[in-house]
Amino acid sequence: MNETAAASASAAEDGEPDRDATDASDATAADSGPVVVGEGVRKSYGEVVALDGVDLRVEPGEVFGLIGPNGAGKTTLVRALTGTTEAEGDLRVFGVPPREVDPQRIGLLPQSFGPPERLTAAELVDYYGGLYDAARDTDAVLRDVGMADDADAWYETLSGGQQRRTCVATAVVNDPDLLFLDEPTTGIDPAGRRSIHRLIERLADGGTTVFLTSHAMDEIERLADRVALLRDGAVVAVGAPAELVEEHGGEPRLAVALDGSASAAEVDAVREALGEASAGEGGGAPAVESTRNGLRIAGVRPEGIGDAVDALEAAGVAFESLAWSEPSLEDVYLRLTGEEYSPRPEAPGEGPLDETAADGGDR
Ligand SMILES: Nc1ncnc2c1ncn2[C@@H]1O[C@H](COP(=O)(O)OP(=O)(O)OP(=O)(O)O)[C@@H](O)[C@H]1O
Repeated sequence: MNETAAASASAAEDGEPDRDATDASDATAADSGPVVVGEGVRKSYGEVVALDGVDLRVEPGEVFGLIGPNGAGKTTLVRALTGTTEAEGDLRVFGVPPREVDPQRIGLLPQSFGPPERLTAAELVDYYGGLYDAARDTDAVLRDVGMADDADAWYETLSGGQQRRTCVATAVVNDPDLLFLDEPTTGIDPAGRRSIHRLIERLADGGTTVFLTSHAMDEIERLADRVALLRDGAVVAVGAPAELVEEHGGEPRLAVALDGSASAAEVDAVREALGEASAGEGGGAPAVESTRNGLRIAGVRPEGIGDAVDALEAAGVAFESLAWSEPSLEDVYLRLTGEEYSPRPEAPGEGPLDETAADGGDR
């Protein structure tokens, strides 16, 4: 049995009464509080500590993003929250332990999914719909995920992205109040991703709470109301994407494309020129560091691009193009996971570009 069915079955095994998802009596007093609460959640697999005291809270109607490096514990947390694995600590979903939640209220797209037998996309959605007391119309669900044209194709003959979209359909067929999506768009092409994003937005607009894990920072930034960053089994930052970017994203930067990496002499010359320009204005010099394709000047605001260009010209650096960008959630992720962009080349045999770069290039 896969996890979607397991989530459904777990409550039934515990003797939970059947309830209709559309029944207004489902809206218990507990529903007025947070949908998900985790306090001190721990889980180990033998010696491996997957969750090391996770605290989190998801409010009704939120799209809550969970990000973190491979092995950080995201899938384990989703499994703990859906009752498909046991974990220590206090875990509540709709006010009760995960295994006591009415399965009708939960949708789960697990990270890995195997259909129970040889079925078409429509049959698969029908199959999962049949596990619930109330299910949405299969054709409508397949339309929602952009799979209407392939409804009668065997699941095994679909492309990886089409299979993933079909899996998303099985996770929403019961019209859940809380939907867990563990990397829903992995392997899906841009059009397919967009249809999944639109579906998530529509579900959220309709009041569904969505718990979304993804390695695609643009996806989380676009969809999530709040995001938690998990590292080594613990939440190290949580907040709205814009708040996290403001707090941890660093400064806007100007990428200067050259014919290869900037030399240490070029970096020094640009720093000097920028230092002279900013000294006149009483400000600190922006940080300059060499990159694989040229150099990067951090701390350049839009109104400072002209000064940066003047400094490049004064330093005799002939650039091919300039690209200015604001910090993003990806910068937050890279900083807080310790995987921040390194100006040192990673190709074997190449030496460091610049001794000052390791500390961010600041002087
Ligand atoms: N069934 C298991 N048995 C043993 N160790 C496990 C098991 N499941 C997960 N782990 C370990 O627990 C840790 C957390 O794994 P988990 O799959 O939750 O991480 P993740 O953040 O979802 O990673 P990814 O981004 O790669 O999917 C890892 O060290 C992993 O090897």
